[in-house]
Amino acid sequence: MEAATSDSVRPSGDEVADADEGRKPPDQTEAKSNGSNPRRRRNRGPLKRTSWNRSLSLRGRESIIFAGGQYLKAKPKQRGGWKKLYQKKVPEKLYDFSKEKAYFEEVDAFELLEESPTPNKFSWKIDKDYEFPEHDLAAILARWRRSKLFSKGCSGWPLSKIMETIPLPSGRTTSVGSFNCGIACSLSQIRETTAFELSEFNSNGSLKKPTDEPPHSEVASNFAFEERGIFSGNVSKNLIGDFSAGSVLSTFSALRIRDGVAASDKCEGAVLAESYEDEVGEFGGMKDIDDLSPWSCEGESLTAFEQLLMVCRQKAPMNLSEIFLKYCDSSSIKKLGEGTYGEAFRAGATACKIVPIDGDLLINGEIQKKSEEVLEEVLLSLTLNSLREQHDYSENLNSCSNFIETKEFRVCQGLYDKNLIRAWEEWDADNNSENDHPCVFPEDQLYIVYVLADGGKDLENFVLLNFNEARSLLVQVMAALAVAEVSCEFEHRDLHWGNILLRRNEDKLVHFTLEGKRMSVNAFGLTVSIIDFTLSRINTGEAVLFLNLSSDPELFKGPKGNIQFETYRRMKEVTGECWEESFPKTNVLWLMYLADILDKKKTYERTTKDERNLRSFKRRLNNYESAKDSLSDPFFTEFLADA
Ligand SMILES: Nc1ncnc2c1ncn2[C@@H]1O[C@H](COP(=O)(O)OP(=O)(O)OP(=O)(O)O)[C@@H](O)[C@H]1O
Repeated sequence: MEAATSDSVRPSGDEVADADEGRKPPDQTEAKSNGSNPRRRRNRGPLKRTSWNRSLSLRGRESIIFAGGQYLKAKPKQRGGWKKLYQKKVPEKLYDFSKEKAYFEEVDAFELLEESPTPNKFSWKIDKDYEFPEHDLAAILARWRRSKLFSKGCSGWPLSKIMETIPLPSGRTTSVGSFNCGIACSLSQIRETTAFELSEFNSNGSLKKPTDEPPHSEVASNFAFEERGIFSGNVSKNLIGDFSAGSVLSTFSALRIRDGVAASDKCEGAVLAESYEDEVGEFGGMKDIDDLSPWSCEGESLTAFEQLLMVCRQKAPMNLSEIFLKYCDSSSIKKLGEGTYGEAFRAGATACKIVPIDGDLLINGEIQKKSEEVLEEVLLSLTLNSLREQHDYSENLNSCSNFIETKEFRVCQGLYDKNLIRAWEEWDADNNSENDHPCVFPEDQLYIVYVLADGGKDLENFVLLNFNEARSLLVQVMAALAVAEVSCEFEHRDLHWGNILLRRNEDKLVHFTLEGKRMSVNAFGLTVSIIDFTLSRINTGEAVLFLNLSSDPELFKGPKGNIQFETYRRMKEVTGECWEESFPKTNVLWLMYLADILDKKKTYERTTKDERNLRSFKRRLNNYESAKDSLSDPFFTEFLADA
């Protein structure tokens, strides 16, 4: 993805048919096409990308976290504000509690020997050949949400919102309060109503304005408050027992409490209060710290990187070669394709996309993604994964299998090994890579590796045989978008032909379930997989994840008549730049783009009547407000059936 400039992309043709040729920079007309996204080429240097200032980035990725069924929106970022944010060399870390951590890890390790399943709510499903982790999405989301509130703080939020109760699974309720220097919440309020009352503290930690319930202020004043709101102090069994213990403990959820002793942790900007109604009894007896995890100790006090490791079920990063060895013989690794961030390699039946993270070095001219951003993308992918058909259809009111399956995520560190470099160079020789040679990475480079199902070839490079295949492709994409739209307000927002993968198989039908209705699509032996959710918006149920596309004005300045850039501009009109809101119409815009591509850019066997039908379908699309609406179009009547 690159920033658009009129000189790197041919601007002249107003015709869609011309526009795509502009994707090749003028000095590379002889080079093979190696990618599919003109956004990637906008500011390219003459041969390879060197370092351009790409303003579109995940730096616009934001999230809105729910409270009481409403949005709690993070403070809107100022445009361009991310630049300042990312000038920091060292990623911001929370309080370094490595000593405490080492201690608890020792305990964890001991318990793991004896206990199974693990305490982190993950289970492992043994597939035929490999182990794939089955993630507990709700638990990860809850942990992520708390950590986000916790680390970012919520002092800018209105109190009315702060005091709302966020529903959590398994009978838990959570309230979020702001905790600034010298301000803390009244424990009585937490116990009684799971809401906050703010009380001021003197610099010595005593309450300025004691609450009317002495025991509670007594508890509060037993904590020494340091400047900037760092809790430290001891929690005795008695004090804990004196209160609705679950509330008290989790109010100070950053505290690591064991045998009645709390190690200090940093409560920056937010205090999280939780009431674990069904577990209160346990705390009266003050059991082990591990009884409290993962919700009170694991997650909210961890950095994004630590959480990422947790989601990947890793204690530390692994080597790149280790992950590849799990799936294939390393001599068989082949590079499949590349994006601005990712290098995708085939490893056995999987595609492993390697994305460098958290480093200071510009890669392919880009600022590397940060763990926090990757974590949100991981959440997005897991949410889409959860749409894949379950064995029991009745449990899944909305399901489809057209979003690429994410099999696992891994955090890796180190140099590319020789087989990966060989595969990279082979691909470069054939396709003239736009990316930096992987030897640029330093020895301590971190990566996230997405292990995905191999989706086949992208639409740009796939040869469609006939009109039936083209129609099947359209309806499969439309059905997938409809399902995700209904299920999680999903909008892809970047569904260009490089992000649609195709592969042939023997399947005659593809199934999906929309609002409980099971349906099938004529597949004509074609399986469609949608990839790359970088610009996507989703409502996970816990939060809305979206990218602020307006933080990249260049995205909307692409050449006139280029259908892809026209689509970004139309999205901007449709959304009115409220990127956090749900506008299913954006899915329709990408379906119009796709119909245009199939009409003007792809060649396959078709009659004049087919062409007429496709064009009138494209016109009718204009009248639909969502992918779900579009499914009712007569163009698909004979392709769709109840299953
Ligand atoms: N699951 C997959 N199966 C086969 N090929 C894949 C898969 N995922 C990615 N690829 C290949 O790798 C390329 C880059 O992947 P992708 O678009 O996800 O990377 P990216 O860095 O996120 O891209 P962008 O530049 O759009 O941000 C794709 O165009 C495709 O050729």
